[in-house]
Amino acid sequence: MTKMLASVTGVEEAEIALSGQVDIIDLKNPSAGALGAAALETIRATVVSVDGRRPVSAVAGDLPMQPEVIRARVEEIAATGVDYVKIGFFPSSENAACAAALEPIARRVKLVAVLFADLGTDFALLPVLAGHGFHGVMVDTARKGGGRLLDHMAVARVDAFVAAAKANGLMVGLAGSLEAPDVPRLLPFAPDFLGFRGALCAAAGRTGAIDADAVVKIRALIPEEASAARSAGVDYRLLAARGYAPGSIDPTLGTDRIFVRDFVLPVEIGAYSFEHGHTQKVRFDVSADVLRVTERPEDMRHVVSYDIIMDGIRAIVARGHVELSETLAEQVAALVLESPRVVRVVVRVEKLELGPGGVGVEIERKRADSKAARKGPSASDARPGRAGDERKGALP
Ligand SMILES: O=C[C@H](O)COP(=O)(O)O
Repeated sequence: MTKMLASVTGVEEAEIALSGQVDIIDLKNPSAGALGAAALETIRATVVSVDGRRPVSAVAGDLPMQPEVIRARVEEIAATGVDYVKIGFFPSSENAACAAALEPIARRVKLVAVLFADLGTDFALLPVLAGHGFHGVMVDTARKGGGRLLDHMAVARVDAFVAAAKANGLMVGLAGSLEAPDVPRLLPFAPDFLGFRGALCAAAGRTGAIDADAVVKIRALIPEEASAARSAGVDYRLLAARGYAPGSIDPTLGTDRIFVRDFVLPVEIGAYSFEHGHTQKVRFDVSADVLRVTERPEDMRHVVSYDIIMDGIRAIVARGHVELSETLAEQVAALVLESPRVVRVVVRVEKLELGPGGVGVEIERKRADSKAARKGPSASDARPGRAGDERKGALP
């Protein structure tokens, strides 16, 4: 299950976050920078006021990477009674020493290291953190206003980061000026939580006050059904991608067609030996017929995002060499059909460097039973490979 973390300034904003069903209350002073710490008395008062209704975390502040300075500060924050302390790990040769200095505290309180996408994320730190008893790790952005997480970290790297953190037994979170359209893009990677501040504030931005409506809107984008899916042992990624399918869809609404056109990427592809060991340009054109859920689409809950198609293609391509255009086209079609609202997809894969013009393949795949999609997701629909099996019976 992916949880929602909201950074708040104190008791008042914590109550707004609680009313909006936020999962983790995170104390921070946004006016003091990306990791500005709230005052100790504010943290204490919020812990008392939240009173166990949700876990509470607090950031340690924008600290120099000096083991003794960080240890002393984290000790103070841990003493406030928070469940988690978030500690910024800015690039430094002292990172391992700082993690080691915190090991005694990690036995008493859950420590979460914060890495920064815009400063460079060092995957080698993950086993070090795990070895010193850290509970989790997250990636955020240090320069607020300087771009969103995905501006600094390619989706394939986000995927790898989440996987590496989990492989080290660490809880993993993603944050960094996330906006509503980022949510469906990041959920398929199955992070343990997504963190927000700016997107929860009204027009004033992240240093303004949290807005109750904005909290509710973001909360609605993070499906709570995923908890049941994970405990049932099904493929979480599929259900997460399906989070935008409501329980029932009015069949009279019909379908819309979303598309990605002229999406060109360098791809390691080809069956000839001269095509191995390097990339060539490949153009992807994808269109998908998507069941409509409302006559008045207003927010991300009502759409299947074309970002998911582009992110998925990037992730597939990042896996390495593919022999055939047909294989690539099938993989992309399968990915798009993971969304239960997609009833038909057309994928064209075109190699651009082999001839005077493009060469490639276009395939059309349909969901075998579009009525199943209209009923919404179920655990049995989400078994890995199931979508592909269904499609085999549906080839035109
Ligand atoms: O821990 C999460 C951060 O507070 C996210 O803040 P932001 O959404 O303004 O980047």
